[in-house]
Amino acid sequence: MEVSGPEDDPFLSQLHQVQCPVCQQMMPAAHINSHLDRCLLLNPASNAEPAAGPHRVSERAKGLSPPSAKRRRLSESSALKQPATPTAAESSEGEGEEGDDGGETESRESYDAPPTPSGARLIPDFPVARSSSPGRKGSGKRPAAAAAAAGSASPRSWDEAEAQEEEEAVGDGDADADGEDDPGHWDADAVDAAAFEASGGVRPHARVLAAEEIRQMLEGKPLADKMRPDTLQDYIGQSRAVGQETLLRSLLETNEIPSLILWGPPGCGKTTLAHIIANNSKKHSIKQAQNEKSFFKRKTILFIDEIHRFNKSQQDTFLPHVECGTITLIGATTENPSFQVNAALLSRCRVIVLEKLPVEAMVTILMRAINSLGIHVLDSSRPTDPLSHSSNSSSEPSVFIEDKAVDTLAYLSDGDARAGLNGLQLAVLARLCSRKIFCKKSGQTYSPSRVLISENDVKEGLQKSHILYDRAGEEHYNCISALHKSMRGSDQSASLYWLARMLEGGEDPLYVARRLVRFASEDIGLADPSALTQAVAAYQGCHFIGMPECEVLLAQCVVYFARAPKSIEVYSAYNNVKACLRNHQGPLPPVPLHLRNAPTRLMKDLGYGKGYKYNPMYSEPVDQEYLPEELRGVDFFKQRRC
Ligand SMILES: Nc1ncnc2c1ncn2[C@@H]1O[C@H](COP(=O)(O)OP(=O)(O)OP(=O)(O)O)[C@@H](O)[C@H]1O
Repeated sequence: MEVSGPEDDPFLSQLHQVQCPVCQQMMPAAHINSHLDRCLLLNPASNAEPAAGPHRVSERAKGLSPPSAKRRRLSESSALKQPATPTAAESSEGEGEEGDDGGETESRESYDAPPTPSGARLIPDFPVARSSSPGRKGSGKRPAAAAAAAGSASPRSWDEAEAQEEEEAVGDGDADADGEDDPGHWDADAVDAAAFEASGGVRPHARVLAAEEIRQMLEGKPLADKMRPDTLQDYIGQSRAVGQETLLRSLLETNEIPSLILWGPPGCGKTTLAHIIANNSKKHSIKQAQNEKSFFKRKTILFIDEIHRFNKSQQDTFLPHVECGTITLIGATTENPSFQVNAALLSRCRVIVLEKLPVEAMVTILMRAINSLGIHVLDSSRPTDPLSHSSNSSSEPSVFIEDKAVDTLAYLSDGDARAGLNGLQLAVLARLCSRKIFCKKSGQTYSPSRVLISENDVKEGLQKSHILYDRAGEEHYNCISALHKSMRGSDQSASLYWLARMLEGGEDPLYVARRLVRFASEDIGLADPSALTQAVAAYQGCHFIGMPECEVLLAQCVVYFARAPKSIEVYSAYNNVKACLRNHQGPLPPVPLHLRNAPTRLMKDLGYGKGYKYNPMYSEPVDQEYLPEELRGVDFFKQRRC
């Protein structure tokens, strides 16, 4: 965490003279960073090597706390991207102006990002769309429509259409009867360019990119990382947390960033928001943070992703530094912070709840990526041949994606932008890598002149189980709770839904079965005592046969329970007894002597078992006390007595 070197000591820094690598001027070490910022602004041509001296940012950053893998990823992506704002561009250079208002943004420094030339295009191979409205334009279909259509047969793939065209070209000559009805088929000659433009068959794109270019862009880093926005303008959705009228937004605008815990499901943008905050703040490991604070009046933002993975004593180490304001902590977690974050730390942080991204936001995020990649979106309601209007002059094929594939991706991603973008990346890459077509008639393989990403491709690109259900996280508890409550409410459809959602998401069937055993006594109880037998049988059945066969056993039991009469009589009475015991003051009352067993003579002599009335010996009900003296007359089934 600590950084050693003359710059840590202000007196040594004053004595220690260094030379500016840009203008060669000598100066005290303490002034070099702020000098560099000014100097670099005045000498942009020299920007390429601003940090060659002993005080380069990356060297200083070596002393910082080791960034997690995610933090490294974050820095890499930010380093790759074009600076979104002048601030970001300036901050990539060095320490910035002296005082509060200037300076290296913390993200650049603590994420160990390599210095980049101001104004340089930082993603030469990845044209990120910077439009303020990256959403899909001109789409005639809402995602709901696409979802409804999701089950419908997808149009014949372009590859098939092309294979057929090829077959026709090799001499068959028969007209393709299917071609007229098949939305996947285009006859290039039959389409007039102007009519096509008007029809909007293919949504316009600034630059048509060829398959090979797109494939190269998609290789390497995950698409989600490449697409991570740098500014709040590009941060889609989450208006409740960071919308115009929110407190957090005002604090961010006034650069008053409190310590934060960002809580939300995977892929909803926690890391991204932290990255944007760090990027846009004028804030700058603990010793270094103290120096920054005392000498330069700059604060340090410490971003801890997955803060719930730190144990309580590890979290404790942040406390004093957050307390005295040396660091502004931003923690991100998918788990409920009330359980996973140290109470003391939590009380010093503001909790920001981020939500699953809605489908519309997902579509916008996906479209931003699709536009950046230069992929055309194909309006499936207008089956015209986009190829004839493509401005792609390369010999490589153009790449298209069905609009309903985008909608489906947005739906199935279940609010997780990372899953959506990675699904898109996989689908495109898989299609591009298998784009050679075999022509049955000619017996040859050839490359098609267009590649279409279909709805089926994106479905394959998604790993459904991961998306629908997070077995290890809070979703696990949320879903079992929803199942329990649906059965209690006798809603058999809802009960089945929650059961299926868990099982399809990969939940352990025995976990569900154990809950059913509990439900049988807790909620049905003596209203239908055979419920317990059913539950235990379902548990054993699951144990014997496992998934997927055991799902129907659980379904049967769940429906039985939803329909069964309910009684919490025993459950409540037992709770009353427990409360009585817990609330009892002083020593517990002794077991009445007449109820005690007397296996020895001594015990008999002491009065054990004396006066006990053995019930089978009586034909009438026996008048006998079974509770301790002081609880005489208590009915735990009627009310809690203690
Ligand atoms: N609100 C958003 N606007 C635009 N892009 C987003 C948004 N949220 C997420 N993304 C995209 O999804 C990717 C993953 O998001 P991020 O890493 O911020 O998720 P997270 O909530 O931190 O997830 P996890 O809990 O799994 O770490 C980002 O790189 C970005 O491309």
